[in-house]
Amino acid sequence: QNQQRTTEQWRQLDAAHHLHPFTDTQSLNQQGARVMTRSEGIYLWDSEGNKIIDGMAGLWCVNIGYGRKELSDVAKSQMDELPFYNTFFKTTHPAVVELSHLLAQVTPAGYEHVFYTNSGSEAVDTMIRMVRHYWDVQGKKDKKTLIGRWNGYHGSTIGGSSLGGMKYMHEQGDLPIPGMAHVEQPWWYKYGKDLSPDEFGVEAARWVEEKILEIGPEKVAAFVGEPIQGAGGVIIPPATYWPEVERICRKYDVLLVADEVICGFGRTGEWFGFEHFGFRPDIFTTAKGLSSGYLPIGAVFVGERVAQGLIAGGDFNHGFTYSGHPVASAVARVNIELLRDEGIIDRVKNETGPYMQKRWRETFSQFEHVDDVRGVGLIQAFTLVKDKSKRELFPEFGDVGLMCRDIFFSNNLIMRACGDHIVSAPPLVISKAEIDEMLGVAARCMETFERKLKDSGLV
Ligand SMILES: Cc1ncc(COP(=O)(O)O)c(CNc2cccc(C(=O)O)c2)c1O
Repeated sequence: QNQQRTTEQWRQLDAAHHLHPFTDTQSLNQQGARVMTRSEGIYLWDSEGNKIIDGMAGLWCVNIGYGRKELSDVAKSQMDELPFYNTFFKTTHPAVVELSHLLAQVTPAGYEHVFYTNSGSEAVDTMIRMVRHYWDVQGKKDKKTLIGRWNGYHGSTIGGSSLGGMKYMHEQGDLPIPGMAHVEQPWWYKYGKDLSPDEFGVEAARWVEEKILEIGPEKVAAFVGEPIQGAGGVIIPPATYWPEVERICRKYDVLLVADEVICGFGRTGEWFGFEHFGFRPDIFTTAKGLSSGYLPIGAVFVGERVAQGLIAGGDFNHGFTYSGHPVASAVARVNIELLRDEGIIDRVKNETGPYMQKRWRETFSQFEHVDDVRGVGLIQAFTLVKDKSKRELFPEFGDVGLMCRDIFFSNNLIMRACGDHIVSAPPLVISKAEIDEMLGVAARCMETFERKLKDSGLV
C-alpha cells in the first residue's frame, strides 16, 4: 500500500520532511535512516532486504511479536463499525467497555478502575494530575510534591520529563516544573560500595525516607518508580528495595506509584513488575505491551483508595479526545486475550525467561570488559566496564555503549545502549531456538567489540 521507492528515495524524503524523536537531525541526515519495511515474529526486514533480529521488541513494546493478524483483523472490523467516538459527556462504546472489563480480570484484585490515554507519557501526566487532585479532595492541598529517581524515565511530556530524572531532558526547556524531587537510583554496581546488594537495597530505599523528611511528609504526594528502570539502563533493584520503599510510603502516608510502561504485561514473567517485586502500588501506569505497540494506547490503573477518592471528588477535569479510542481499545483487548490464552506470560516465567537469563549470563560474563550481567524474565542487560576487578566504569559514560550498539546493528541485531549499559527486551514470544540465534550473533559481535576497544586505546 505504500508507494515502492528505493532506499535512497525514502531517505531523501525522510530527511526533507521528518523530524525524528530524540535525534540529532543533522547527523541522522548525513548517514540516512534505516528504512524498516516489514516484520514477522521477532524479525524485521529493512528496505535493503536485511533480516534483523529485534532484540528490543521495537521500543520495549511488541510483547506479542510482529505479524499477529488477529490484531489487524479486529482493527479493521472495529474501524468499519465505529472508527471513533469519544468517552466524554456521558457516552461510552462496547470496545472500551470490553477492554476495561478484561483488564480488571488480568490485574490483581483491587485495581478495578482504569483511565485511558494515547501514550505512556500521557499516562504519567494523568497520574500526576490524579494524585494532586486526590490530595486536594482529601483537604490536604499542600501534599503536591512527587518524588522520582535520577535516571528514571517517565516520558517526554512536561510532567513526565520533570518527574523523570534524565538531567539532559531537564536542561532542555527549563525543567523540572515545581513540585518534583528526585533520589538516587538503586544501582548497586555504582553506589553499593562494600554493601551487599540486600544491604544496599534497604539503604537506597532509606534515601526515599530522607527525601520525604527533607521536604516534609505533609507536602509529599507520591513516590513514583519503575519496578526495573528501563531507559535508565535496566537497573534491577535488590529484592529488599521495593518492600522497604512500600513500608516507608505507608509510614508517611505517601502514595506509591509504579510506572509499568515497560515492566507491564509480562516483561518480568509476571503480568506486572510490582507482582515480581512483591509490593502493591496505589496507582500504576501502563502503555507499550498493552497493545504490543500495534496502536498507541496507555492506561492508568487506580487502586481502591484513590479510585474512591476520585469518584467522590466531583469532576476530574482531565482527558484526551482519543481516551478509550474504539480501535485502539479493540486491538488492546485482543492483544491481552492472546497473551492470556496462549499462556505467553507463564512461558516467560517458567521457560523462556529462565532460559534467556541462563544463556545471557553464559554468553556475556566471559568478556573482559563486561560486568553486572543481569536480567529478569525477558528484560536483561550488562554493563561495559573499564576494569571489572575494581568495578570501574569508563570515564565518558556512553561512548563505548554506542560503539557496541553500532556493531550489533550492523550485524542485523537490535539491542539498545543506555549509556554504557547494553540492554535487551525481545518480544515475549521469542523461542529458545531464537534466543540461541540472537545470542550467537551477539557473541560474535562482542569479540569484534573487544578487539575494537583494544585498538581504540580506551583500555
Ligand atoms: C517507564 C516509562 N514511562 C513512560 C514512558 C513514556 O511512554 P511514551 O513514549 O509512550 O510516551 C516510557 C517510554 N519509554 C521509552 C520510550 C521511547 C524510547 C525508549 C528507549 O529506551 O529508547 C524508552 C517508559 O519507559
